[in-house]
Amino acid sequence: MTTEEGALVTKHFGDKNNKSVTLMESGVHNTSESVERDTMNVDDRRTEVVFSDFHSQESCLEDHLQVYLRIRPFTSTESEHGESQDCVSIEPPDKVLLKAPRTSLSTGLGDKSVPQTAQRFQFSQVLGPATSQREMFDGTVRSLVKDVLEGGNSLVFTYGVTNAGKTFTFLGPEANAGILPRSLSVIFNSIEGRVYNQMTIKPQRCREFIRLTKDQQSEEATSKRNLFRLLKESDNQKSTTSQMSSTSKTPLQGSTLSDIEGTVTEDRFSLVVEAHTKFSVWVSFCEIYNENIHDLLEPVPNGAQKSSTLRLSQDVKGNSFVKDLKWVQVNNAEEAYKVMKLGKKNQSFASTKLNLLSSRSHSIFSVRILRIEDSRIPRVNSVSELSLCDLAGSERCAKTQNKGERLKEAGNINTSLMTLGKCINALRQSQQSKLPQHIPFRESKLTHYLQGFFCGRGKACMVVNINQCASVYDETLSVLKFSAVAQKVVVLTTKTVPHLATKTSVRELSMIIDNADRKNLLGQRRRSSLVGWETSLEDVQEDYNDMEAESVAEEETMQEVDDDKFLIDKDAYERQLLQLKALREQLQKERSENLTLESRIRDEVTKEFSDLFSEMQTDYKERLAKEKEIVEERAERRLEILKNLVNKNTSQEERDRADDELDRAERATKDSSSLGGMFDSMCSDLAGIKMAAETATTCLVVTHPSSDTISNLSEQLSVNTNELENYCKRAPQSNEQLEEARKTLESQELKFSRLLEMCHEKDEVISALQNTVDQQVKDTIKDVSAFLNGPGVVKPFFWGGGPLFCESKFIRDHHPHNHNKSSFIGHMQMLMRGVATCLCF
Ligand SMILES: Nc1ncnc2c1ncn2[C@@H]1O[C@H](COP(=O)(O)OP(=O)(O)OP(=O)(O)O)[C@@H](O)[C@H]1O
Repeated sequence: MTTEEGALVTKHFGDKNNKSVTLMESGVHNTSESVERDTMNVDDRRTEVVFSDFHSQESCLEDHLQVYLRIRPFTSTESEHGESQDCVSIEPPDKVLLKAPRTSLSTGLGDKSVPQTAQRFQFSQVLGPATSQREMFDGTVRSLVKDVLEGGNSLVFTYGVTNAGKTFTFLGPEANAGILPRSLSVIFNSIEGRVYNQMTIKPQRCREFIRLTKDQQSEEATSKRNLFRLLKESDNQKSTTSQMSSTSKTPLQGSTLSDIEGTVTEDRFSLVVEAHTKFSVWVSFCEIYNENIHDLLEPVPNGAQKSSTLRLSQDVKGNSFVKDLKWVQVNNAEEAYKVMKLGKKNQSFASTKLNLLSSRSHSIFSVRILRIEDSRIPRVNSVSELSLCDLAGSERCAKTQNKGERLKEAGNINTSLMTLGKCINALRQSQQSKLPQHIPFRESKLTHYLQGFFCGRGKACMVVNINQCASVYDETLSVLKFSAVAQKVVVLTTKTVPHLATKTSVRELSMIIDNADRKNLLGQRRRSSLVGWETSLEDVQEDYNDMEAESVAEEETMQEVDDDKFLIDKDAYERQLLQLKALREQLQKERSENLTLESRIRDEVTKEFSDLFSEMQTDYKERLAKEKEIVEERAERRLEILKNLVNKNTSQEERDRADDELDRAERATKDSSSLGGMFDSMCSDLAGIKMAAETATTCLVVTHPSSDTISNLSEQLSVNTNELENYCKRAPQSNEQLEEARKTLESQELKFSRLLEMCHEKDEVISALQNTVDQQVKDTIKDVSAFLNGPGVVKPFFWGGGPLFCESKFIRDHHPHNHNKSSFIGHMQMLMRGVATCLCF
């Protein structure tokens, strides 16, 4: 143990057995915990902490996502433009009241009489505009850094609209460092003198590591040198081109970590470590720009704007990591800071209407700490990670008035932040409901990357930044609403719990390791209940074999140490019992979750099968329809054949009948809609046809006369012959009668001819009389005409069959046909003809 370690102050957290769990700390910053100062025996400490943090004491804890609110002060320009309208009021220590601005359209412009609407939000802690960077760090991230140094994993990410102060909080300007440089500073201060500066072991994937060969080590060293050379060159270039424009100047330009206020060497954690424990620190820096991941530590190829795109991958435990990301081993805070600066140079910043130096991408700076037992064969006790994400701010494009590339960037930023919101919401709902829900982590690179931290990889903390400007009230309101939801999200954390163990045997250790593995497995299962729906897509499932082999080797080494002792004291036994109980509970919980999951899967399978069955049904229907067509076709052909056969064997009449039958059969066949009906109809029709054919055959047979018919006809013939003979016998009598009749006929003919002659004579007389009468009629007509045309002459005149004398005027007036002259004449003519006829007879 070094003198420095001996000088450290110890802090005791009493447990129920009054055996203290010991942590060592500088005691400078932690005010909340009661600190009992004491010194401690070096040997005791050594035995206590041998395997305390990596294998044995991991426990799954559930904790709410820590959400801190930071409100930035107004800039002078904002104050001048009347942005200050008391929109934000802090209610210490953890509440904030957001009031709608009076000048907002909704509340009426400048109307002081209208009361302001206000909403209250609660956070883990609210940090006002006067909060210094140091206070910010101490109140939020510092404890997470400590967790990482103790073997845990932690995520810190900033969230807020553009120009809200995220980058200020994250990185900070010169002389006022943000959380990232402060974290680096605290880490290296805390592990001072214990930095493992060889490059023999390198972190890999998420929680794994690899041992580097000599060649690989020299490659690493070269790569690191090149990186620092690049930074030096670019710094030199900048100093020669002297003053840069303010828009292109990144934060912390040109400073060194030691220049920065607050990163004082006193700011450190006192870690309880074994004498040979060392820390190997590796850092990486990447950005998610337009939904592509770029390594900010990779030199950008000539002519290109960005380094090549990297992919997100997943290890077998479901933790996401960036594949092929460059990890640089750093030996002190200055080196880490240089790496950070180089990455910042490559990050996408641009000037927008709302922020002169706006981050156009989400940047992720990661620190991995390998706790190494630096013995003959160095052994890794833990791999922990601190991930610091500075998210780009959401933007209202109408306000930023972005165009082209800026607009595209803004679109991608907003989309990924929206997905983050969706995930947080889904996580919250999933945790409230009994059924596990789909969390859309894969919808954006950012959420995919953060997935592990939300599902049990470590602690997570969100720093929400807002500005108090009235013009961004709406945006601020939605950020605060999102934060309120995020606060309720429970994060499953694998926490290292230090414990007392006077003597820990290998057997106990192996049991503890087994327990830890089981817990990991359970934690993993729990995680998979959240993310199980997502293991697909483009991601690479990493080969885990090599890591497993390494673990086995580690275990074997341990067993070599001490295999014959088997000591379990009472405390350890009780602890084991407690662990067992906890595990049982966990198991039951998992079982019930599994049951729910199973029922859900069953439902899904049922649905899938019913879909499949309905598909099969449709398929069979189609096939049946086709079969029906084929059968119909065949039936038609058979009918045709039958028809031809019948035609050949029947008379015309029978053919017609058969035709009719066939027609009917055809019609019936066509009309039958179902297959069964068609068959029935065909059978009955065939029976009909058969009958018709039989009838036709019968008829054909009947057309040939049978012996009965012939005998009938003979009888008929004999009857007729008898009748004929009788007629012959009566023939002479008939002849005589005929002779008499002929004579009578001749006399009659004679009489007739004489009568005929008389008739001729009479005809001649009649025609002579006729002529005379006609003449007389003509004359009379003439007279009558003359009379009618003459005035008041009285002439003898025939009226009603007797001679009458009357005045022509009277006749004209009273005769029924006197209405016109022609009808009167016609009437007279008729009378004359009647007279003539009478004369004839
Ligand atoms: N706490 C603070 N004290 C003083 N000035 C601050 C503070 N926070 C932010 N600022 C100033 O406000 C401006 C915007 O801050 P910053 O660039 O950090 O915003 P942002 O949220 O990162 O924006 P974007 O999302 O566009 O990158 C900067 O000029 C910064 O110096």
